[in-house]
Amino acid sequence: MTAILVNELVKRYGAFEAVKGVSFEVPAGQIFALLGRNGAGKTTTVEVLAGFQRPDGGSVRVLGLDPVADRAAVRQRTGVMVQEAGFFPDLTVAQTVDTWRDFTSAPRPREEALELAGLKEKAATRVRQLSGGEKRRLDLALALLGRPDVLFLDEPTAGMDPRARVDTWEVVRELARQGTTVLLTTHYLEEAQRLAAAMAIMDEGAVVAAGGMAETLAGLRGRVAFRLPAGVRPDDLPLPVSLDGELAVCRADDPDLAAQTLLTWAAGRGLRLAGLEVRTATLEDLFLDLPRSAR
Ligand SMILES: Nc1ncnc2c1ncn2[C@@H]1O[C@H](COP(=O)(O)OP(=O)(O)OP(=O)(O)O)[C@@H](O)[C@H]1O
Repeated sequence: MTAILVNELVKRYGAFEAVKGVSFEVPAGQIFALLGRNGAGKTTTVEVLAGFQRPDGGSVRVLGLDPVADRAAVRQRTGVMVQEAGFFPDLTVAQTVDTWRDFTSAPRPREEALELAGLKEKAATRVRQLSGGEKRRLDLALALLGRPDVLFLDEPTAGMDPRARVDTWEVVRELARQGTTVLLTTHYLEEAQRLAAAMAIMDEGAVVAAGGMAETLAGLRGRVAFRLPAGVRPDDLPLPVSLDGELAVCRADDPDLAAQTLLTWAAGRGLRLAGLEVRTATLEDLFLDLPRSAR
């Protein structure tokens, strides 16, 4: 079943077209990442899906429903973690969760929501005293309260330390295992790669690349990087490289083979390839393959 359907979505702010005919689908239970640089239109797309904004063209469906026309039904079955949620700074974390529970039908127990979001120790802390990352955890706890079928996470781990980020990934994975559909936006490519089964990259309001994560990565070239030995010019090397500062970078379908070729060449000349790094493709490479304007 398709949980989220975006079909030729257009959204304008005045004369400015922030989303220009975007389409993608997310099957139920999948984690889907929406990527792209600042201003690409990710948040706007999420806001339309969450029913906060009305489309100017095309259509969206969440669980088969129209988020504007069927607002109440969609709200009941979705959780939204937006950027900069408004909290009351003088309430404690526990009071904030309790306040939201009052507006949520069949909410999770407070302790469960705090436990899931890793905020149990902070229950008695006032919101104003939370760190940026802890506020994001509180956002997550609130988004989870109603046991949503669909969860929209807009930059869920922004400002979190690495430990909190990994913990949050585990929460999101567990929710997906339980059948929750998750649409997340993120600037952390590693986060998208580790979490999402599929993704779309947006730029200037349009989708510039999309697909299943595993298939996309499998189709990308890997990377061999090393410091160019003194006196060696890129043209001297047996494989084409580009320069990234003092690093020579070779992109190859089979990076192990490319590394072997380069090492054999270097050994034959008594040279060392210092700092040699060989790795299979990551999402970062997909971004590097995009036109420069879209990275
Ligand atoms: N309320 C608004 N009024 C006018 N323009 C807006 C409004 N909200 C967003 N925009 C513009 O629409 C474009 C898309 O913004 P959006 O927030 O959707 O991008 P984004 O991909 O989420 O970016 P970021 O990664 O910075 O969060 C931007 O150029 C932004 O300036």
